Amino acid sequence: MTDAGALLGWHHVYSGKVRNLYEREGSPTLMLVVASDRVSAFDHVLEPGIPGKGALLTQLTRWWFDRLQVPNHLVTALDVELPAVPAELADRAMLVRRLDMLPIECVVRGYLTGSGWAEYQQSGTVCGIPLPAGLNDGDRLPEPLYTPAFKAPLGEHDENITFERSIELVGEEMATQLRDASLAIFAAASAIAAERGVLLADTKFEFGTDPDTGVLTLADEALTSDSSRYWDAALYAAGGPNRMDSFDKQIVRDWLAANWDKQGEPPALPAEIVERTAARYRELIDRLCA
Ligand SMILES: CCOC(=O)Cn1cc(-c2ncnc(N)c2C#N)cn1
Repeated sequence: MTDAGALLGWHHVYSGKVRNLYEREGSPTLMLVVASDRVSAFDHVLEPGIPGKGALLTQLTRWWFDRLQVPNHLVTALDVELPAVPAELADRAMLVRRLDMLPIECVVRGYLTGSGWAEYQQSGTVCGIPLPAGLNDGDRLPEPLYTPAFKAPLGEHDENITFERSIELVGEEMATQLRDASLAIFAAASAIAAERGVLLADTKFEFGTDPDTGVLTLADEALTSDSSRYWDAALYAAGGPNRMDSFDKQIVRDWLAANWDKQGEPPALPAEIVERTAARYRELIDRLCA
């Protein structure tokens, strides 16, 4: 059975770059998120996959769900009698409760980097929010910024929106709940990561509401190295060009930058790059979850 292939007892409903979503036949409240070993960079899914990545990121999101004091969509044996999940998928699959998903990507930025740095260089703002002058790439922000985006259809880029626009989309009470929950989770996760010598630079949350209770519930993946930037705190404090090397894809990004002109399809990753990237994914798990 391939990731996006038929899965006995499950109906495939969604394929992202690296994960697939299924709904349980005959059980409308149960869904299955299956993480693949695929890795994406520069908006391309790369070949080959990174061995163990799907299982490592599933382990990481489970670890965070267990630690964060917020309702999440993970289903455990305490909730329902768990239906069979094929053995070959078990370590990279999550049984989740179906939620009424909200169309907002809840991005929180603790540091100035990536697209935020690019905008800041042009306009001194991030997602339209003015920042102090004189900041440099990688600088810690005066306070974490909530910069929501409107979830785009598959394959398109999410659209950065203002908090006021998010109010128009989901109402003031829900928009406020999303912002406050995102900032609170970011603060809690940043403290937990920092205790382990890891900086959480930025992340993206998705939420839904429980169809029965209306309770705001953390969905999708949480604080994985696909949805977040993680840096080594000691390397960052030492400064220098590698202080913002991410814990996972930097090796891939650097190799692609040196071996691909961004035209057409990216080249296949050499075995050495695949092995080093797999080791970096493992290293983050060992640092955080040990
Ligand atoms: C492959 C993972 O899915 C997505 O990336 C986007 N997505 C999530 C849902 C969803 N829908 C209802 N309930 C849920 N618990 C979820 C979740 N997670 C739909 N699309």
